[in-house]
Amino acid sequence: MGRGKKGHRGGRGGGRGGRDRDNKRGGHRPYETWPTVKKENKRLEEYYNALVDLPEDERAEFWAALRRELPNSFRFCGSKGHALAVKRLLQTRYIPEITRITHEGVTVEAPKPVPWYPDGLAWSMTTPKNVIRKFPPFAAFQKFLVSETSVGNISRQEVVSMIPPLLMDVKPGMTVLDLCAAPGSKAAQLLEMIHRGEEARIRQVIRTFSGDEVKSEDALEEEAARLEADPSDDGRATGLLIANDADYKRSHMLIHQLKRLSSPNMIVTNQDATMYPPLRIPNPENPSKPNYLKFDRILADVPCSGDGTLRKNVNLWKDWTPGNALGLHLTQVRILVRALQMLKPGGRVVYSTCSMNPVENEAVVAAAIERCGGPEKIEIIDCSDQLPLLKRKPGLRKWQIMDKSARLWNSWDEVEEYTKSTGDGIAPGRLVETMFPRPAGSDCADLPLERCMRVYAHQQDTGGFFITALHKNAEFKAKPEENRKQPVQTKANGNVNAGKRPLEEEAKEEAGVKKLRLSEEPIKEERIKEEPMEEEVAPTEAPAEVKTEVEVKVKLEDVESPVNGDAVKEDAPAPTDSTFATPSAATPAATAQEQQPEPKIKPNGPYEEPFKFLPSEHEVIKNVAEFYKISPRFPSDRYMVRNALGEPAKAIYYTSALVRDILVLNEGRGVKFVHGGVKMFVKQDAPSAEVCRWRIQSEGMPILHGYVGPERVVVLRKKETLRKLLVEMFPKIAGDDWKRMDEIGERVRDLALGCCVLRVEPEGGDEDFAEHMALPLWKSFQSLNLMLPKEDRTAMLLRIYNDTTPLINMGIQRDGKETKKAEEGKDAEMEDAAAAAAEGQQTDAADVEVLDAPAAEVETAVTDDQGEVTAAAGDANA
Ligand SMILES: C[S@@+](CC[C@H](N)C(=O)[O-])C[C@H]1O[C@@H](n2cnc3c(N)ncnc32)[C@H](O)[C@@H]1O
Repeated sequence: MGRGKKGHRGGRGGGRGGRDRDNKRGGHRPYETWPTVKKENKRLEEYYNALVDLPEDERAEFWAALRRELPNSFRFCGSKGHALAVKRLLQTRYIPEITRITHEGVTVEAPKPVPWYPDGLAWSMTTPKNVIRKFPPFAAFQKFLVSETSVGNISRQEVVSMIPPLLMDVKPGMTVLDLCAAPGSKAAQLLEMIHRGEEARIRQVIRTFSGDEVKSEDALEEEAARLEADPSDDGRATGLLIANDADYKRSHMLIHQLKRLSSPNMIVTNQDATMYPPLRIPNPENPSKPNYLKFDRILADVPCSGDGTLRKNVNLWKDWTPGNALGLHLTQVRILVRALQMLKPGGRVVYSTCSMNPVENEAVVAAAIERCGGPEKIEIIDCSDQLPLLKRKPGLRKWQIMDKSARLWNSWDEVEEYTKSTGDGIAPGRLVETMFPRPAGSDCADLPLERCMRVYAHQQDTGGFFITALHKNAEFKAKPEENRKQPVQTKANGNVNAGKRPLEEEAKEEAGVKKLRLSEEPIKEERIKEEPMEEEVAPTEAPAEVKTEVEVKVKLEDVESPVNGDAVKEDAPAPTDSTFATPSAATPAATAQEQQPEPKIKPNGPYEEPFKFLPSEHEVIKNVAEFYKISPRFPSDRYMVRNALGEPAKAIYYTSALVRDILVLNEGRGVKFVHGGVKMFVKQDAPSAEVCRWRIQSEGMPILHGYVGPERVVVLRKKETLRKLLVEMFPKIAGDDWKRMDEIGERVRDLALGCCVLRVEPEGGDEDFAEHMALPLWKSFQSLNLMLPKEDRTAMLLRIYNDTTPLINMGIQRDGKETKKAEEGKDAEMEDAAAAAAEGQQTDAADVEVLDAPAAEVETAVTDDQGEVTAAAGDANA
C-alpha cells in the first residue's frame, strides 16, 4: 500500500521529523519546540458565552474541556469480520497488559470503547502520547498500533468526526457522494457501509453454483449478510461512493486513504462542490435520452472555521476571529444547496462542520432549505432516537451574529436599520441576511432547528461538532442566490446598489487564517506551514487547477441535473459537453479521442490518464481467464487500463458496472476523475511462455479468488505453514525442500509455475488464527513467494503469532556456481521481480502506467497522507 516505501512522516505539528522524511532531506531535522499558546480569547469566550445556553457549572466544564488536551482515538476499519478480529487482539492481548502498568505511581488508564459506536469498533484513550511512546511497558502496544495503522486496519480519527456517516443510514446498493471528502476518514466509513456483508453474500452465491456446504463458522455471518441486501450482481456490491475534494493535492490523500479498502465501487473526483457537475449514466429505457446520476445519500462535511477543534488546534485560541466563520457562510450554503439538488427524492443529505458557530451551522441549514423550496421539500430529520448513548444538545432556534469588529447583532432588521444610518450604506462586517434566524412570517421561520445536533467538548470529552440530517421530499428548482436581500447601499452619487463587497472577496482576504480550519483532521497543522492552498478558502472559485481544465459555463441551480432522462429545462442550457463543461484542448478526453500518448504533465495543470475499458474478448483478458481458469460467472467487461492507447501495459484494473458506466459516459465532459478501480492484475516477468505474465494483485484477491479455478488454488490450513511463508521471503521447494512446507508441500511441488491463490482456511481451535484470507502466491522453479509488502507480512506475524522475528530473505545465491543452471538464473530474476513487485503492490511507484500528477506532487501528497496514517500510530504512541 505504498507504506514504508514512501516513508513515514513523524507526528504532526510537534516538530518531530519523520524518519524517512529526514533521511530524504539528508539529515536529521533540528528538534523544534512550539511556543505554548495561551488558551484565552476574549471575543471567542464572549461570543460563545452569549450563544450557548448552559447552567453555570456546565459552562465552566465547557471551557475547561476546551482547554484540556484531546484524548487519542482510533477506529478499527475494513470489513466487519476483520475489524472485529483486530479489535479482539486489543482486548485480549494488550489491554490486560496495559491495566497492569503504573506510571509515576498511578495506574494507567487503558483505552476504552466509545459507547455509542456500533460493534465497539471505536476507541479512545487519555494516556498522554509521550507516556505511551517513551514508557517501555507500552512498547508492545505501541508496536501493535503502529503496525496495524500502517496496513490500514486501524484509522486514527477523532471521535466526533465518526458521527456524520453513522447518521447517513447508508445501505449496500446505494449511491453515495462525499462532497468535501479529504483526507477521507468519513469516506472510508461510508465505503465500508457500501460493502457491508459483501464477502458473505459472494460466498453464499458461489456456493449455490459449486454445491459446497455452508461452513459452520460462516453461517452466522452469512445470515447477517442476507443476499437480498444487494442481490443483483451475484452478491458483489453494486453501490457507489464518489469521494470528492476541490483541492487537488488533498484529493490524492483521499486516494491513498481509500485505496486501502480495495473497492471497485469508488471514484475520486476533484471538483468544486458548489458546482459539482451532473454525471451521465445509462438510460436503459431510452438510450438516446441523457440520464443523470442522482444520489441516495450525500455527505456535505464542509470547510469550516473549525472552532470545535480548539483542543487539537491550539493555535486557534490566538487566531480565532468572528470574521473566519462569516467568510465561509456563502460557500457552505452553496455546497448544501448543490447537495440537495443532486439528491434523489426520498434521499438524505448529512451536513456537518467542526465549528460551533451558528453562522456556519443552523443559519446554513435554514438558508439552504429556504433556497430549495422550504420545509415542504426539505425536512430536518429528527435523529433523537439515533445513537442513543451519544450525548448532544439541540440545535439553536435563536442566535446572534458577531461581526468582524466583535459587535453582536440580533437580526437582519437591526443590520438594515444601522446600514441606512451610515454614510456609505455598507453593512457592517460582511453580514448578510441568511446569517440570521429567519424572520417571523417567512416560510422557514419555524424550521425545527432543534433537530440539528450539537456536540460539545465537555459532554463526552471530545472535540465540538455540528451535524444535521436532511430529507428530500420532492424535486425543486432552487431559488437563485441573487434573490437574497442585499443591504441597501447609497453610492456617493446618490444611486442605490446592492452590496459592494462580495463575501467571496472578503473571504479571500482571510485566507491565511482559514487554512487552519479546513477540517477537523490533524493533517492541517503541518500543511499550513508547508503549502499555500489559497483555493481551499476562495469559496466561489474552483481551485486554479480545476478551473484550467473545467470551465463550468452554466449556473447549476438552473440545470438541476435531470433524472431518468427528463429533459433539461428549456430555460437552462443543456448540460452537454459544450455547454456544461468545456474541456480545453489539453484535457484527457481530447487526447483519448486522438489516441495519442500524451506528455504526462499538461501545461495547464496536472494530467489525468484516461480510463479505458478493455473489451471482454481482448487477448490479455482471454489469456488471464484461461490461465487462472476464471469462472465465466465473473464479469469480464469491467477491466480497465489507464493510458490513452487503451492497451494493458503494466496494470489492469477492475471496477463495478456503475463505476465503469460513469467513467465511460462522462469521458470528455470535463469532469475531473482522479481515481477509480482496483488494481487486479500486474505484469511481471515470467520464466516461459506458458506462464501467465499477469499476476493477481493482493488488493484484487478478495474480489476474484472465489472465481479462480481449483487448478490455481492452494489451500493452507495450518498456522505454522503460513508462518514459514510469512517469515521467509522465498522458501525453497526444489529437491526435497517442498517437504518443509507441510500440508501444502505436495501441492506446490506439483503446481504449474506462476501466480496462484493461497487460500488460508484455518483448521480451527485457535482464535488468533481464525480469519479466512486469500493471498497471491508465486511459484518459481526453486521457491515460493507470498506476494505481500513487508509491512503486511510484519503486521500479520505480529497479529497472528505475536512474533516480531525479522523476515528472512534466503534468495537464490547469485554466485557463478549457483547461477549456472538456467532455471536458477531465471528464478533469481523472478525473485528480484517478485520482491520488487510485492513491495510495490499498492504503490503507484510500481505502476508506471499511472502518473496522476507531477511526480513531486504525488510524492508530497502520498507522503502527507501516509504521514497522517503513520503519525496516527506514532501520535497514539507518542
Ligand atoms: C472538513 S474537511 C473534510 C474532512 C473529511 N470529510 C474527512 O472526514 O476526512 C473540508 C474539505 O473540503 C475541501 N473543500 C474546500 N472547499 C471546497 C469546495 N468548494 N468543494 C469541495 N471541497 C472543498 C477542503 O479541501 C477539505 O479537504
